[in-house]
Amino acid sequence: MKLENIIEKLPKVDLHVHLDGSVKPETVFDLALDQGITLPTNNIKELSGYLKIEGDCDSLIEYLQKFDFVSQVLHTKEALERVAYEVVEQAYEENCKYIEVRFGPQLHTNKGLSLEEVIYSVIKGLKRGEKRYGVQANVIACCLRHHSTEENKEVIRAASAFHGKGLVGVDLAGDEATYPAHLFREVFELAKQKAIPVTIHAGEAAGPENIREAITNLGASRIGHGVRLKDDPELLNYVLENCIPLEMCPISNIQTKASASWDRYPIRYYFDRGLMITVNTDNMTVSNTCLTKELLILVEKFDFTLMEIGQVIMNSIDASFLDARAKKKLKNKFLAEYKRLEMTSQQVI
Ligand SMILES: O=c1[nH]cnc2c1ncn2[C@@H]1O[C@H](CO)[C@@H](O)[C@H]1O
Ligand SMILES: [Zn+2]
Repeated sequence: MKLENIIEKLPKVDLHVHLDGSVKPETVFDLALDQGITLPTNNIKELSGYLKIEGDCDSLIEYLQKFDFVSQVLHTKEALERVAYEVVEQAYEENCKYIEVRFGPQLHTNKGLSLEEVIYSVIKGLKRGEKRYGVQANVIACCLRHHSTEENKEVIRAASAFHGKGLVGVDLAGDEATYPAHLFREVFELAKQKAIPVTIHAGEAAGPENIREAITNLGASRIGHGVRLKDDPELLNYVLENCIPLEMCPISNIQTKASASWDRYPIRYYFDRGLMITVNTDNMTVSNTCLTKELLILVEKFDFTLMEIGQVIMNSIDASFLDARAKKKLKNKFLAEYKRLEMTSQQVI
C-alpha cells in the first residue's frame, strides 16, 4: 500500500482546525447564492484564489487577510451550522476520529446573531456531523488579538455557558506580532475563574516570550504552534518537564513564515527531545491541506517512521480537552483499528 494511503487509513485527531479557514469553496458559492451576496467570480478555480494561499505569503498578517473574504457568508445560523457539519464530513473523509474546531464568535455577528446563537449553531452542526459520521467534534472559542478586552471577555462568558455542552476550551488567535500575549491577562483571568481550559496561539509570529506569558500568566495548558520555543532552551525544558502539548501545523507554519524553511522547522528536534508535539491542519482551505498531507510531510521531510507517526497521534489524544474516560475510550478504539490495519500495538506506540 502507498504510504499516503496508509496514513489516510490511520485513525487520526485534529486539535487545531479553524472553522472559517476550512470552508469548502463550493459551499461559499452556495451560501452566497442563498444569501443574495454577489461574488466577484462564478468560476470555482478563481474563487479558490480568494480563499487559499497560492504561491508566496510574506507573514501571518498576510495569511490572515484570507479570512476576510469567507467571513461575508458566515453571519447566519444556517451557514454556521452547515460549515461546521462539513468540517466533520471532511474529517471523516480522511478517517479523522476526533476534532476540536475553533472559531471567533465575535466574527460572526454582523447580521445580529448573539454570541450564544453563533456558538450554538456551530455546536449544532458539529453534533449533526458527529451523529452522521461517527467523528467526535467539540468547539474551542477564540478571542481575537485585535478585539477589545470587553469583546474578548464577552466571548469567555458566552463560552462558559456551553462548557461541557460541546465546548471544551478557549483560545487567543490573530496578529501575534502586533498584540503580545501580556495584553490579555484580564481576559484569561476570567477564563480561569470560569475554569475553562485554555490554549493560546504563541511563538508563531513572535518570540518565545509569548509562550512563557501564555503558560505562566494566561493559564494555557496547550500552545498553538510554538515554533519559536526552540529560541529559549530554558523554557523548552520547562515545557518538556511539564508535558505541555504543542499544536503544530506544518504547512501553515511554512506559509506564515513562522519557520523560514523546512530545514529550519523544529518538529524533528522537538520530537527527539521528547516534547509532546501534535500535528494539525490549522486551516484546511486557506492552507490547502488535510491531516494526511501534514503527517506525510513528517515522513517525507523529517524521516518519521510509522511508529513515530502513531506516537504523534497518541499524543493528540492525550493533549485533547476530552476527559480521562473519553481519552481512554478513543485510545482503545485507535489501537483496535491499528491492529485491524495489521500493525501490532508495539509497532504503533
Ligand atoms: O495560524 C493562525 N494564527 C493566528 N490566528 C489565526 C490563524 N489561523 C486563523 N487565525 C485567526 O483565527 C480566526 C478565528 O478562526 C480567523 O478568522 C483568523 O483570523
Ligand atoms: Zn490557528
